[in-house]
Amino acid sequence: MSYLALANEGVFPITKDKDGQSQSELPATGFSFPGTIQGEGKLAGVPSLFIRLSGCNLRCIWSMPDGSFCRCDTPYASFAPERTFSMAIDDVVALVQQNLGAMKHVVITGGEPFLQHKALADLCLELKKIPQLHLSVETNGTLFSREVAQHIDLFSISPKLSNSNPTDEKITFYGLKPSGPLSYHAQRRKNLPVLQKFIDFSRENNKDFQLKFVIGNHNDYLEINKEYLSELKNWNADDILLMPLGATMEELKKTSKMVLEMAIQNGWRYAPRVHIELFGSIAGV
Ligand SMILES: Nc1nc2[nH]cc(C(=O)O)c2c(=O)[nH]1
Ligand code: SF4
Ligand SMILES: [Mg+2]
Repeated sequence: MSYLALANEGVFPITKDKDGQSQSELPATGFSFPGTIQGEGKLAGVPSLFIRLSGCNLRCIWSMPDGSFCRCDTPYASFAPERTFSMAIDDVVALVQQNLGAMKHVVITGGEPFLQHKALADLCLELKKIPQLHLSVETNGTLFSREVAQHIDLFSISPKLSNSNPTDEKITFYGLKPSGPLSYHAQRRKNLPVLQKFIDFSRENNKDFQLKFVIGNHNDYLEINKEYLSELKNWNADDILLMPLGATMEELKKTSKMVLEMAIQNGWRYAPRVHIELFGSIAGV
């Protein structure tokens, strides 16, 4: 049996264990029932369960328009693995089944889920046996696996722009050591052949995808056009989403208006972060 490395919240938000017994604590949503809404992208607002996998091959640290820095919003699944645990695929599937209720959407996120492509393919195969289940994966778009992709309905791809590079100044600010993924981030973050594979696979197999760019800089639209869209084929304008940079409402307030203007002026979609508006910046919602 294969195992997956999960991060922190694992399968969330849930109220039952894998045997269907009620858990003693309420989920982070504060609700007495399982589930939340997809907070990001084309399916924002859709009732969903999430599975958070551990580990990432990137290390994003962005600059905000005011010059402050903003780190990955799930450091416990990337920078500083926290409360990582391994779980058998059957147990992950059982947790989903016990908590799915009337929901039809499961979102696999991370970290970078494709790092565990072998076990992930097994998980997706089992999950798709649940009748009418819709499966999304949140990915940074640097790794592709056909074995995983065949089971996915929506690829939520978030390519990272140069503003995410963990420069020396940012590394020093956070007191980090410039080794491992921190030193590879700049070379790894942009992988056009992988992005084109996701797009082509979606088109050939009747799946959906979105390119969800995190925006913290007035000039980001230039980079999106020049470095990405002019190099990629077979995308439509409504597959291109701009999401404001920020992990808290306070940070989102600093970027939202600029991102809204950029979206309208380029004919791309504006993608709010609904779960942060509704629940605040806490894990497990
Ligand atoms: N509600 C909710 N929506 C989300 N969409 C993407 C998420 C993520 O962390 O990848 C996320 C999340 O953590 N919660
Ligand atoms: S790609 Fe996503 S999970 Fe990985 S460091 Fe960047 S924001 Fe965090
Ligand atoms: Mg996230």
